[in-house]
Amino acid sequence: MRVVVTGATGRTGGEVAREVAGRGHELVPVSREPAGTVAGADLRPAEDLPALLADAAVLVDFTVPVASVDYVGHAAEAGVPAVVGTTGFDSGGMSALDDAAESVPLLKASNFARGVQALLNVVREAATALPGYDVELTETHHNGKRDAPSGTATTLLDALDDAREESLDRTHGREGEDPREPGQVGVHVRRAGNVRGEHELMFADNDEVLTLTHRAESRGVFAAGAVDAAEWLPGRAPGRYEFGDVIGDGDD
Ligand SMILES: NC(=O)C1=CN([C@@H]2O[C@H](COP(=O)(O)OP(=O)(O)OC[C@H]3O[C@@H](n4cnc5c(N)ncnc54)[C@H](OP(=O)(O)O)[C@@H]3O)[C@@H](O)[C@H]2O)C=CC1
Ligand SMILES: O=C(O)C1=N[C@H](C(=O)O)C[C@H](O)C1
Repeated sequence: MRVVVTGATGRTGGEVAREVAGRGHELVPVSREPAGTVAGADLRPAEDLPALLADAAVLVDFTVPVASVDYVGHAAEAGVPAVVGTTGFDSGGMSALDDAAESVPLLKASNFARGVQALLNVVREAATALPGYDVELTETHHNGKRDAPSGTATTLLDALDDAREESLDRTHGREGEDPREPGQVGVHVRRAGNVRGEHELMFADNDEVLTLTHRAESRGVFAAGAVDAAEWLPGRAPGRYEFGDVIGDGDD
């Protein structure tokens, strides 16, 4: 099938492009400044996206929110399903994705690693089994990451809130006279080197500590999940989908 990849010159989009080509699909890699090839396919200009989408089975986007909203809008106009891996959307960006999902199937996931789907389930279970335990989340990513906290961190915190049936106060770091208050969840962000992505949740109380950690060791894990989603999505009804729908599990 013909797969259009936006952000194909990027760290993750490049990996997705290689996965698409490696599975024998027709790859159409897109860039704002097309020069050269990705995974053996010529880069195509982003301004030509409407035409490039004409015969496409699916769009896969790993870019930045402003570009993603634009690219997904073109996919919706062309009637092409969209897989969105981009993170960091504000509420306006999220509603633009909702608008697009009225006319095409749209699957957005903050993390396409299967281990993160399992982690989400375990976090829900721990949150329920350990009511009142303090929770702190730490995420670590490479020094080129733009958004903070990560999309995955936000998804994990949402799962925690759902399981606890309360909206914990997300406290981003601490400084000075700043003791922990009831109802807080600490959120800590590290950016260093080329760390692919690590998320740790710590539950602590009652003289005990439980830590749950997921670490991606290559971007191939995100690419494989995103292309699994791209193969699953065409032919579905318009609407929003999650990666859990692809692997028959949980949510985003
Ligand atoms: N859901 C998941 O599993 C994962 C999600 N991500 C998310 O994917 C996104 C991309 O991450 P990453 O690959 O590291 O990013 P990169 O910076 O490496 O790549 C982003 C690409 O976006 C394109 N782009 C289009 N418009 C813009 C713009 N206005 N400003 C900057 N770049 C633009 C660029 O391509 P060009 O200039 O050629 O157009 C660039 O190559 C992030 O939101 C990240 O959080 C990352 C890994 C896994
Ligand atoms: O930017 C990244 O690299 C990653 N972004 C995603 C996020 O924001 O959660 C997923 C993964 O952790 C890698």
